[in-house]
Amino acid sequence: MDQGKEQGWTKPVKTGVLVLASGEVLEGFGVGAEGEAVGEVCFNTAMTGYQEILTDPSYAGQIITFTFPHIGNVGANDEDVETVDFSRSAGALGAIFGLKPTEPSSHRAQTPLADWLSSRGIIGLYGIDTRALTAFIRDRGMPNAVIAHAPDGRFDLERLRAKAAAWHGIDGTDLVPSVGAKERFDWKETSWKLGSGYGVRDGEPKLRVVAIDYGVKRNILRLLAEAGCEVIVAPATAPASEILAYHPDGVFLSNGPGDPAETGKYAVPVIKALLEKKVPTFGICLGHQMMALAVGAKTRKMPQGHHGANHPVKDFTTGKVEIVSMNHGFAVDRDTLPANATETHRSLFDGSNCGIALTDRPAFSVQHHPEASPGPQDSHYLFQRFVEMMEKSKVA
Ligand SMILES: NC(=O)CC[C@H](N)C(=O)O
Repeated sequence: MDQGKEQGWTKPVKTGVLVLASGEVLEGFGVGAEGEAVGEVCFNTAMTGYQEILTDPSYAGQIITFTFPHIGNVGANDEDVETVDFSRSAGALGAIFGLKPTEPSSHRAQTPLADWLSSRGIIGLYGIDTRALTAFIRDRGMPNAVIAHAPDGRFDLERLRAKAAAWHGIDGTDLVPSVGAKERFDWKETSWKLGSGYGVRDGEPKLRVVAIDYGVKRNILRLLAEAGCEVIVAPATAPASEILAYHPDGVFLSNGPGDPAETGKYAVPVIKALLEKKVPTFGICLGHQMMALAVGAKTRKMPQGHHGANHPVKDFTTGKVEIVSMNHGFAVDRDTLPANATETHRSLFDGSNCGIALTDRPAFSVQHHPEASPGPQDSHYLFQRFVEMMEKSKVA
């Protein structure tokens, strides 16, 4: 007997599900785009900046569960997007929330989160016990799963489970071609200021940087422009000869999605050639992993990864601890670093490697996200460190 019917009310239709490859089904309510998507589920501990998180191209192939329960409070706007090409849907495939996203309350809001999710093709799910899901990921690692949203609440759970189980996964997959630039372009936008919004770099640039785009976030390019650099963005497949033909004062290796070892198959020869020429080089996240692979170190998949805006990292060069933004599921294996690479940064959460510098080349890289967006700005100094390195090499 349906108790609800007896008492004159009907149970709400569960319009969304997360079906794990191992068979567990989490039922909730769909929000945003309808349909289904298969990906890897990770958790993010940031309390703010959900729009920047969901549009970070490094999240391609992933479904994000937010540990913070109130997501959606500030709505969505056209500015807080990290994907370079607004028309590209690159970023997370799905989003999982504890509570139903509320109506927006912010002077910057242009649209409710639900509508924005639909416009980006992101499938949302709320009414999920995100604490339990996070504990599951903590204990068992990031699972492959299908997230599905259907207004009639009809799901073929067996088919969805089989789809999740058949998915190849992120380990062993190069996802850069799905998000990186196809052609070279120039970047001039600078940081956001209250009242005037984003600026534009003007005047004569001090230095020329070629940014290799594995799925770059806008705020990285903005901070390079803000530091007075002319920024040329090159596709991940651009040969070293093309990059050198721009006569860069420095090369930047961007963040990006997928398994670094796979991207490294074509990125490493290019980076090796640039390092050979002693071009000052700075890498962030996937760019850090590329730098490490280029000097002969190895990367490995992490069980739960680091995703959040509240991670403590120590900079050994200054002895200072910085609170940083993180988003990675692979890490550089410190034990495989060659003699000419020193560890400069380390995670104080789990002791994993967070940065290296080469002793015989002007090159360094970090695993975390100094550009923040979202997150604290403690690590902005790294952009200055890159500028100083380029200036020093220019004079030498
Ligand atoms: N944000 C990034 O660049 C992520 C790098 C890589 N895809 C990882 O998950 O470790």
